[in-house]
Amino acid sequence: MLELRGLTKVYRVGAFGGERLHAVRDVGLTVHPGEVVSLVGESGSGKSTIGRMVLGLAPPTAGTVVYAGTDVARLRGHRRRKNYYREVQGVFQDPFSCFNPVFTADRVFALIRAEYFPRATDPEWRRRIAACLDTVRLDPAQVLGKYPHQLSGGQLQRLLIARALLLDIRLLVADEIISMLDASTRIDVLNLLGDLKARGLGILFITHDLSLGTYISDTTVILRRGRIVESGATTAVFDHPVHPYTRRLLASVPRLHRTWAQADADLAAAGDGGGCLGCARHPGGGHPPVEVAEGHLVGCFDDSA
Ligand SMILES: Nc1ncnc2c1ncn2[C@@H]1O[C@H](COP(=O)(O)OP(=O)(O)OP(=O)(O)O)[C@@H](O)[C@H]1O
Repeated sequence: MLELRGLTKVYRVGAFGGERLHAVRDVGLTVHPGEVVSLVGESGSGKSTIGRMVLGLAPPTAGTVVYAGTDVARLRGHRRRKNYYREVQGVFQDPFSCFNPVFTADRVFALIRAEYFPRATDPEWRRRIAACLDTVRLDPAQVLGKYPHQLSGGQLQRLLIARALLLDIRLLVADEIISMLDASTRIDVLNLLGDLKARGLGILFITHDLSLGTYISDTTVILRRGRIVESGATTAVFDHPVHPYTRRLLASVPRLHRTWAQADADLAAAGDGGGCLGCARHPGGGHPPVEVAEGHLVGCFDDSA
């Protein structure tokens, strides 16, 4: 359904844009219907830039975002882009910034109606909204007609997911959508994503939090400095991490009943897991990712460039 091929983004930064920042380098991945792919990496690793390229909000410097066989960068004209957004939507980290405090929060629904369903009758539209609110487990009486400041972050985030669902989307880009929510609300929203996946939605789940990735995803892609260092089935990546960066990330996840001193020891013990398999096979460096088990790919250990 979604395929990223050699996706690369270079930003011009510095005085007069004279410097180049390689935010994303040669990223390839796929998201199938009913699949959750976690894109995991530390701050600045390029996750949101990938999400923005998928949503057509930033043009790739090189490579392609292919959705249902079409290169998204070539979607010219209002109608073709509108059709794309009918099927592909994004929900972002900070729900508060997505609402205009001057209007009631459900205005986000009215905007969708004006753009996509101008001929819907009022009763039809109310039924549609009620169905979407039901899916995200919101009570219409508690959220409709309320201003953003009268709703919690979790309620606002669900309203945004409900807005996306009004469109019968097939792919959701969820960019850190639960990092601003408290622990119990997080689980609710994660479980909601699980329900959507069961209905056949593909989800690109962007997070810096490995534990959230494990909870929900089928496939995990670990990103470092814009490059994929390891990818594969989530169980394979978490149970048998190979790249030293993945091993360190896993060792640094805070766990109940483990103090920072123990975490420090685990970090030291994580080590580098032996030498780089790819360099052993292709001396001279610059090798492509190596398949260490079926579908489990590991990049070069020397990803410092
Ligand atoms: N519009 C932009 N212009 C210039 N540089 C940018 C722009 N957007 C992002 N960057 C830079 O690109 C790199 C990747 O940023 P990006 O936001 O994609 O990372 P991220 O992994 O999503 O980080 P975070 O988890 O903190 O949101 C960073 O170094 C960032 O400063």
